[in-house]
Amino acid sequence: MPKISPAPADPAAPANLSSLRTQSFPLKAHNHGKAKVRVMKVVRSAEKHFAYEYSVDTTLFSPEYEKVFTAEDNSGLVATDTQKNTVYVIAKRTEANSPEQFGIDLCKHFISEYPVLTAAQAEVRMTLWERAVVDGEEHEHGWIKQSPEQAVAVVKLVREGEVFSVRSFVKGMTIFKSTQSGFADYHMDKYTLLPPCTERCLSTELTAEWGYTDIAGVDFADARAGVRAQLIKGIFGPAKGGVFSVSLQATIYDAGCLVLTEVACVSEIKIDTPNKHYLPYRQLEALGEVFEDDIFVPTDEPSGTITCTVARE
Ligand SMILES: O=c1[nH]c(=O)c2[nH]c(=O)[nH]c2[nH]1
Repeated sequence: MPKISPAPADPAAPANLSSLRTQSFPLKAHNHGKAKVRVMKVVRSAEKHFAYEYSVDTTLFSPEYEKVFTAEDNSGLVATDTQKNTVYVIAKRTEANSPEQFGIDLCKHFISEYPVLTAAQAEVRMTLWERAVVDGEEHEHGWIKQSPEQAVAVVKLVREGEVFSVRSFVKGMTIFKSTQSGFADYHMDKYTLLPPCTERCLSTELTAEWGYTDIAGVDFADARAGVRAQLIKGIFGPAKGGVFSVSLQATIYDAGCLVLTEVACVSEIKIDTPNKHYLPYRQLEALGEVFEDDIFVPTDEPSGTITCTVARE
């Protein structure tokens, strides 16, 4: 058996480490944080309650923390458990009534509390609880989950220059349109099987991501409500009659333009709509029934991937 001799120890490595490595390489990137910190905040006002539920990922950045990875030195490290506790404390101390504002307040806290940090990030995902309606009246403390849609914000605060970045998201908005959609005039060749149609169902699980021209003075909940309303209008059209979609592409571009027209603080919006096909169940005919654009097979996979970004400039 040939004898394998160990590689020589790295002369630059600090002494007395318990590490197994015999050679050190550059640490190119690092950060640490806590994922999926779940918190529910209930605001009990005299007439009615408000419920805000979040799942939060925190991430802290500091070049000084290189030593934690490379030199087994934990001094000055803000533990991820501390970050978790902070989520609850900031939920208690602030209004936390939108994912954006909660994220901003969390990042501000981390940066002002810990001079060692160069930047802090919070991804805040809000569960949408809808106030229950009983006998036509909004309930004061009863809620129903609008699953699976979430309101999401990713906020980053960089200490140098106090630069904030706020990105807002709608995730999992699940949409179904039972008419006013078709798809025709596309390229046909020997690989094409899809028949053109002027009547089909349109369905998607929409993700939208947008930024702001300037976050100063923005009411984030208000802006989100505006974006959501315009997306819904762009896709469905007026309640009576709707609007015809010649493709998901044309429809989401339209919706993006409506958002930029109606919500002044939004700088640009990316809309991502996997096309979830509802396939006409034509085998009905073989079973002695008539297909009248009424019986479909819902499918998730494969889905079309239709995405666009619309910006002011
Ligand atoms: O709205 C659509 N856009 C497409 O690009 C496409 N491709 C496809 O097969 N069906 C559809 N529908």
